[in-house]
Amino acid sequence: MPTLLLVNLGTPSAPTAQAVTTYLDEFLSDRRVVQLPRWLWRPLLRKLILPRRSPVVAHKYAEIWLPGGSPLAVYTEQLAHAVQQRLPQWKVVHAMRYGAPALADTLQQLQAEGTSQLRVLPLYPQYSTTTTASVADAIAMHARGMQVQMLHDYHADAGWAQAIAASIRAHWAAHGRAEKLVLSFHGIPQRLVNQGDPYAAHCEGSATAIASALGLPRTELLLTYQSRFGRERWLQPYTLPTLEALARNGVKNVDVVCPGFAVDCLETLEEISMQNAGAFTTAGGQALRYIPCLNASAAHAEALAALAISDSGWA
Ligand SMILES: C=CC1=C(C)c2cc3[nH]c(cc4nc(cc5[nH]c(cc1n2)c(C)c5CCC(=O)O)C(CCC(=O)O)=C4C)c(C)c3C=C
Ligand SMILES: [Fe+2]
Ligand SMILES: [Fe+2]
Repeated sequence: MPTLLLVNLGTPSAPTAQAVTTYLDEFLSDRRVVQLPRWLWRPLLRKLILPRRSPVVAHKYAEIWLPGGSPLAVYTEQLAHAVQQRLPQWKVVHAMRYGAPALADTLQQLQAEGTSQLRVLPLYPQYSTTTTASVADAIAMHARGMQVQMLHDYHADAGWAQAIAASIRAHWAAHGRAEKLVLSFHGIPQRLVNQGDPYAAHCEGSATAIASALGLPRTELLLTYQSRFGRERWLQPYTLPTLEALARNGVKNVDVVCPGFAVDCLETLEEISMQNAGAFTTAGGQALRYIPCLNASAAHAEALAALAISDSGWA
C-alpha cells in the first residue's frame, strides 16, 4: 500500500512562553530559515530574541487557540483524515517540520512498519528554499530504506486554484463582494529571491491561476506579502501598509485571502483577521473580511488527493 505523508510547518504545543520558545528555537535555528553565521545567530536568538519574542507571541497564540490545540495542528490533522477518506488504497499520515508530530519520528515509524513507497507532499503550494527545501533536507536525513518521492510545489495546479476560487465565490455569495480582493502571501527576504528562490514567481503564478479560475482579469487582484521577520527588506508590497493605504484612499471594504497557507494559523487568524483588520478600520476602512484557508474542506481534500495520485510533479 503506498503511503502519502502531508508535511506542514509545525506550531507550539501550548500557548505559553516556554512552549513558544521551544518551537521558535527549533524553527529559527534551521539554516534554511535564517542564514546568519551560527556563532552570531545562536547567542542572538537564545539571549535576546527568544526571551523577548516568546511571551508576546504566546499571547497571540492564546487568542486563537482551539479546544483541540493550535489551529495549524488541528486543521492539518483534520485535513489528513479528509484526504485519507478520498484515498482508500493509500495510507495517509501527517507530520510537522518543527515540533510534533516530528518528521523524524514519523519516518522512523513508517520504516518500522515496512513502508516501501512514500510520497511526501509539503503543504506549501509555492516552493521556497525556506520551507519546501527544508522539508527535503529533513527527508534526506531521516528517510531510510524506502523509495521516496516529493512534490516540488502545486502553485498553479488547476484543482487547487479552482478550490481557492470556489472559496472566494462562496464568501462573495454569503457576504457580497468587497471593493478590493487582496491575496496575501507569507513573505521571505528579497535577498533569497535575488539568489534564485522561485517563491515570488510562484506567488505571481498562483495569483494568475486564481484570477483565471475566478474568470477575472489578473489586474482585479492585489498581491501582497505579510509576516515580515527581522529588519531586512522582504518581498513587497507589504500587506499591512497596502491595506492602510487602501483605507486612507477611501476604500471601505476589502476581502483578504491567504493562498500560501494550506490551513489557518497564527499568521492568518491573528495577523490578518485580527491585527490587520483592526489597522484597516483605524485607517478609515469599514471592514476587512477574511476568507478562511481551505483547511479540511472537501474541495481541498479532493485537490490534494488528485495531486497524490498524479503522474506528474513527483521527483
Ligand atoms: C507559507 C509559507 C511560509 C513561508 C515562506 C515562511 C517563511 C518564513 N517564516 C519566518 C518566520 C516565522 N514564521 C512564523 C509563523 C509561520 N510561518 C508560516 C509559513 C511560512 N513561513 C506559518 C504557517 C506560520 C504559523 C505557524 C503557527 O503556529 O500557526 C513565525 C512564528 C510566529 C512569530 O514569531 O511571529 C516566525 C518567527 C521566516 C524567517 C521565514 C523565511 C525566511
Ligand atoms: Fe513563517
Ligand atoms: Fe506574524
